[in-house]
Amino acid sequence: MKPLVLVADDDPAVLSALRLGLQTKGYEVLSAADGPAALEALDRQSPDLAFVDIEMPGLNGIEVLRRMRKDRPALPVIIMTAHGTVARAVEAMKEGATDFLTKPFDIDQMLVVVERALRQEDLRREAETLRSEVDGRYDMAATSSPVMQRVIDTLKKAAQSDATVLLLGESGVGKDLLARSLHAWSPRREKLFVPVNCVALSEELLESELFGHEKGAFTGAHSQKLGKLEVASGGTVFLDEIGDMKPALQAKLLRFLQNREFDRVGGTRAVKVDVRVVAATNRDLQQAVKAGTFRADLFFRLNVVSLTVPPLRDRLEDVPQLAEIFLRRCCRDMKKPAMRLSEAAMKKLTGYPWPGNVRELENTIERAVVLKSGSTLEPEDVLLQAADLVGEAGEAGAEGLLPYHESVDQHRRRIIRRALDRSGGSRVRAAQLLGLQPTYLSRLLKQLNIS
Ligand SMILES: Nc1ncnc2c1ncn2[C@@H]1O[C@H](COP(=O)(O)OP(=O)(O)OP(=O)(O)O)[C@@H](O)[C@H]1O
Repeated sequence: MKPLVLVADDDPAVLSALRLGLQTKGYEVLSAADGPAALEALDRQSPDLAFVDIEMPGLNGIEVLRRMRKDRPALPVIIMTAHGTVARAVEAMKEGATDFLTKPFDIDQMLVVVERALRQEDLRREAETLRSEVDGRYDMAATSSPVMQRVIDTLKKAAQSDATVLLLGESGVGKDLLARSLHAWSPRREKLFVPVNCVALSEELLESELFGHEKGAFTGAHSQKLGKLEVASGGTVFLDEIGDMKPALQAKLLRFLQNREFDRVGGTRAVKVDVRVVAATNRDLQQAVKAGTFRADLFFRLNVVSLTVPPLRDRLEDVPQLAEIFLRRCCRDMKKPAMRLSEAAMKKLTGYPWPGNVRELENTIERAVVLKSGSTLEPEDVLLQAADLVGEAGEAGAEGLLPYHESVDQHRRRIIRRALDRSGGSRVRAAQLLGLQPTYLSRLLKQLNIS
């Protein structure tokens, strides 16, 4: 659609010159011979940009600008001023004009100003959309499950203190999202939330990622680098997959939790920071303590407020609203018209045990939306891994054949599981065996619902 430009000037010659110039560039033009007519046109036609002369009888340009700002705060308004009236132009800018143009101006100059103002407005809108999308992405869905509600209520209370929080639960239940929500509910919300994945990096890299390093601390440390704990100062640091942290780092983290201070790698001076710690794991930490792979003293430090997030199979009543949220989000992200789930499809979703939890539900909906061209998702559109596909054997039903992408995913799962078995469960070693970056392997594990 062509942008609609409103031009308001009591000089008919200026009006017609502007109209002509704008029309040659494909803009639609709306003219007004004075201030009241401009405001009326604003109400009636909703233009994308306004050009307003500062000197008009009746209602002057500044007054028109003020009203436009009040009624349509996002409308770009360009003020036209007479030569030698800089003070008035400044006044207009103070009142919120997007730009000004001094008469006489040539048409090319005018078009540059128009294009710049419209581009600015596009960028502003884009930023706003992105912000609302990002905000929405980290919104917790309301829950219908009393157990989950108790987790949320406790977390909201804990958010008001600085207590360390430990989130336990299977992969994909929403621990990351709960940690972000905790930060958003806390008085630290204006400061940063900084996630650190304790399994994605090698031990050395994780140490410098968390605690930072001094220049020259190791080969390649060309300059000082602040660790995530310092970056998060005043805010919250989220230690995801803490159960996989190696013993030497566990000791360093314990010292931090006890004294709120640490040394950067290669540093000689203790750094003190005020940071709230939230940690999460899908491992059984008590078991890990017994097995000697996780320090008991660290476990007790982390375990101040510990919450177990229930798996989705224990709160199937949450499936409908989560499915609806993911469906809306996926259609929007993929720029597809809105879709709905048929009653039978919803029944299929609520009757499935969701071994991969909320993440699996999200992936299932996403896959269905990608493949669907109609507007209603039916049971056959929602493929459930454990129900529709036969797991490890890689065979499906009577035909013995899986859809192509499912088949590939099955193979990827099998290869990764084999590497994990061979490396005794160490993801870093498994990544080495497979010739993958550990971060990429972590991503694959999530994507393929391997826990
Ligand atoms: N209550 C919820 N409302 C909306 N989205 C949710 C909810 N719970 C989980 N999700 C979504 O499900 C996906 C998985 O959640 P999340 O990453 O928080 O799980 P996790 O427990 O941290 O998993 P992992 O242990 O594998 O890191 C995310 O995309 C998250 O946004």
